[in-house]
Amino acid sequence: MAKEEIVVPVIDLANFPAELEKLAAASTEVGCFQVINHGIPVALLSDMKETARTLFDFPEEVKQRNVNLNVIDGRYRPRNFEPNGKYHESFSIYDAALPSDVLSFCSALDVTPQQREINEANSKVITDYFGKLHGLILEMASKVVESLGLVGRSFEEWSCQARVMSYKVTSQEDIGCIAAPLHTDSSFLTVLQADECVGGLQIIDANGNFVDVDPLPGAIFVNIGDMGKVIHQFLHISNLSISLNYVCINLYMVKVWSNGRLHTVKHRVVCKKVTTRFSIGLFLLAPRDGYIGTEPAFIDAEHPKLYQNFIYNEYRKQRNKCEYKIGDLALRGFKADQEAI
Ligand SMILES: O=C(O)CCC(=O)C(=O)O
Ligand SMILES: [Fe+2]
Repeated sequence: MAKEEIVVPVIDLANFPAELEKLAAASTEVGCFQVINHGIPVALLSDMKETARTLFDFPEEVKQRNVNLNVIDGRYRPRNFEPNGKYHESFSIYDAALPSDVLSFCSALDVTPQQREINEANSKVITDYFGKLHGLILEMASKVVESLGLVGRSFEEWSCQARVMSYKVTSQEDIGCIAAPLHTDSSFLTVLQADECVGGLQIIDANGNFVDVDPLPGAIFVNIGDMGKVIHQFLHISNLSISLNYVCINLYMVKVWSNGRLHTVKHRVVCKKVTTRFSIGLFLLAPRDGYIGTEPAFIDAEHPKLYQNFIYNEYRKQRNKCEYKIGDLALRGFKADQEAI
């Protein structure tokens, strides 16, 4: 397939280990893929989308009570929170891998008795949904790593951030405007229920062109973030089985182009329709102790360690100071050659 025709690969979770090779190619060349047969019931996906709608309809007073400037554990971000955030409003749960944190997010939204009934229904959906999404993100992270030759790696002890997002477009003049600027995710891996009715998510392909992600009904979008790059970057090619020849060739190319980097996809959201678009994401961030280090299996004489070990929250703080939330820029300050000797 010619590079211009590259679309977001589709990975069938019911077809493993046969899909491992395709998954490796998706993770190293494109940096994202859509997952089908992921086991999250279609009814739960649509209930969560409905729940998202009701969350954004909550009284302003409840939303304001949950604003917190901290980028990770702030529960609510109003529109215009960030310079390019005219359309964008979000709720966030940290640490969404912990059922207790999901419950405390739900109870923080509790208000009047009328609202309470809605909130009880919402709480059930949110708890079920993020419970299932967490299972999926753990499975996908292990499979991505396995597709690169490292078997049996668990991400159970890693923290996660959930984000429920709304992009409100009210005028025809806004069509084509940027709703979320170009960025990479700071996570290791992100799973996202994009809005299949509205569209608007775009990735940058290998040629630097924007490509629309057309979500398949019921599929979940997965993309590799900055932490994935740090950890996967030092892939030891000899760990790959012979059957991954195709991947080896492409990894070699990746190595030549970008000094060994695997692919962290740059993406953005554009306004496509005069309506409100909802998306729901879960971000697998870092081990709960916060330390990010290169996987020892991925370091050898030919692939020296390129980044320092660092604390994820420190990285996140530095990244937020950057004008553009792009890992290549933010990670510059964390190169191994700057490590104290
Ligand atoms: O809303 C979307 O489809 C994408 C959101 C996104 O890229 C993010 O939250 O990092
Ligand atoms: Fe993103």
